[in-house]
Amino acid sequence: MADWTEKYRPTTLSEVRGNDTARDEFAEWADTWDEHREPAVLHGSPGVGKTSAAHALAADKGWETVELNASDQRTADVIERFAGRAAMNTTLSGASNADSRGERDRGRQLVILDEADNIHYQKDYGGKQAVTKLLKEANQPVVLIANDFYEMSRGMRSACREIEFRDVSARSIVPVLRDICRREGVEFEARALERIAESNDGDLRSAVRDLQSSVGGRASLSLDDVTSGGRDRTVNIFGFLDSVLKESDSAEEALRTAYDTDETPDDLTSWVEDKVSMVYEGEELARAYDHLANADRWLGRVYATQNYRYWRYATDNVSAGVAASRDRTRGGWTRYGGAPWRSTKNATRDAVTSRIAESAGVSIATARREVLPFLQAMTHHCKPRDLTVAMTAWYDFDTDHVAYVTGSGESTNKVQSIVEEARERREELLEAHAGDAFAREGLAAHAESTADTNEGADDAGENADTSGGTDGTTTLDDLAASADDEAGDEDDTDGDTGDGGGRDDGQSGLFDFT
Ligand SMILES: Nc1ncnc2c1ncn2[C@@H]1O[C@H](COP(=O)(O)OP(=O)(O)OP(=O)(O)O)[C@@H](O)[C@H]1O
Repeated sequence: MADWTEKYRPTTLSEVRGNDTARDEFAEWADTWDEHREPAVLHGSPGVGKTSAAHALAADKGWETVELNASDQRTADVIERFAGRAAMNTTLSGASNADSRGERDRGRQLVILDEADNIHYQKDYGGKQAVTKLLKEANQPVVLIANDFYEMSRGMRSACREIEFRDVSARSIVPVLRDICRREGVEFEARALERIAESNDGDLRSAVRDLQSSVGGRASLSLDDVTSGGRDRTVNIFGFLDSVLKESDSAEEALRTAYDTDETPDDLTSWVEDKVSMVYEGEELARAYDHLANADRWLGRVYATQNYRYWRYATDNVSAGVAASRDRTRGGWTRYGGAPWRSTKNATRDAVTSRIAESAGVSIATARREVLPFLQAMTHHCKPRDLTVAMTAWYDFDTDHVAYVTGSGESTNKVQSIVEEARERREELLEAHAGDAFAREGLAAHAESTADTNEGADDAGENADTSGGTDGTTTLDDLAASADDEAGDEDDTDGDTGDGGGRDDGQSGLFDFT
């Protein structure tokens, strides 16, 4: 059974419901684009049709689309590439734009930049500058999509034509649900559709999801199916996390809570994956990750086969499986932070992931999904301490970053002393690797400015390289080895003397920790 939100995604602007004014403004923007050449920003709550409108408009106009996700890409490079191509007036298939007015729309590209409200956190990658350049120079229509207009930089806001998508009212949701039922051949009680529309007031996507789960593969839908068989949507995501990670007395209870949330199994998996290490420890964490890996496999099967029945196995794993991995119930309040994919809600995590990404040479998304969880598991509550110091020094983390990764309190002496020790370690290593490169200006001043600009240990290595041909690249090995030395270990720390020999000329990876 296909996902109805995808199956019934509007394919033409006229099918975008409940936002007639925004829709007309958007169409007018596109029709007159050649005269004004402004980018547009579509902003509004999740699930109100912004992304659908952008694609539908492109389809109506016969334009190709180029979609970029601002929070997931090495934005500067990617945007540069697309902006450059757009500026050359070439299409994805390489054909030139036709000059004559009638032919003009053929070969045009609509550049869709999703999550535009996340861009300004990517300062390290020059993402913001790249976007501003794109907005000013692109010779093709550009549409930015954002949930929160005011999270975008002022420069970006003023460069764009603003088009606001409002929450879709229950009154506008009902006809969409009715259409879907008709196309699916599902008999329905009008009251059932109204109930779904009311309980999802504002969010058309979640109404469509609710409809699909209430119908549950049957040929008819009654009010009873919605109120009893269907989800009552009383559980928000934090209630679900509390139930699974802390409170439920049985796997079955956790599973029931999963059915009562308004999230897909993909989203539930992302949430649990992101938050589990804030609550679980040791063996229970390892068991939970096994279930998350299973959930991920089932999600993979859903996408490979388009068989949405597999969703339920993902849900079993992420709720009942993770809950059953727990040794005990827990009380108290947990600061879970924001959604895993909406990094605007967590500036600390953005800073942490962008430092990891920069240092490891990977994308923000990889840093977030594949590196951060390991760091969190390995340095949980700052144990082992040496490793936590080494990590802090390597990524040049501040106290809030260490507290975020380890789950320890930011103001605790433990975290503060780790950050201090890491700072000393960085300075020692910078000195050891720099040779006399900074003799003129004074090493301390350089070390401070390096730390200030968040350039990371790589830069110290590069500077040392240019100074005298020594390979002074600092690796996590050095940092960890130094930490070991301090703890009384006599191991040789080859490579941190700046004498050009040794093993530290490669990129370091996670294995350097061990
Ligand atoms: N106005 C609408 N008219 C018709 N269908 C809609 C509308 N809004 C949302 N939908 C349904 O919800 C799904 C998701 O909508 P879409 O991705 O366009 O929302 P969005 O506003 O871009 O959300 P987000 O900010 O989370 O990306 C669509 O595929 C469609 O099934």
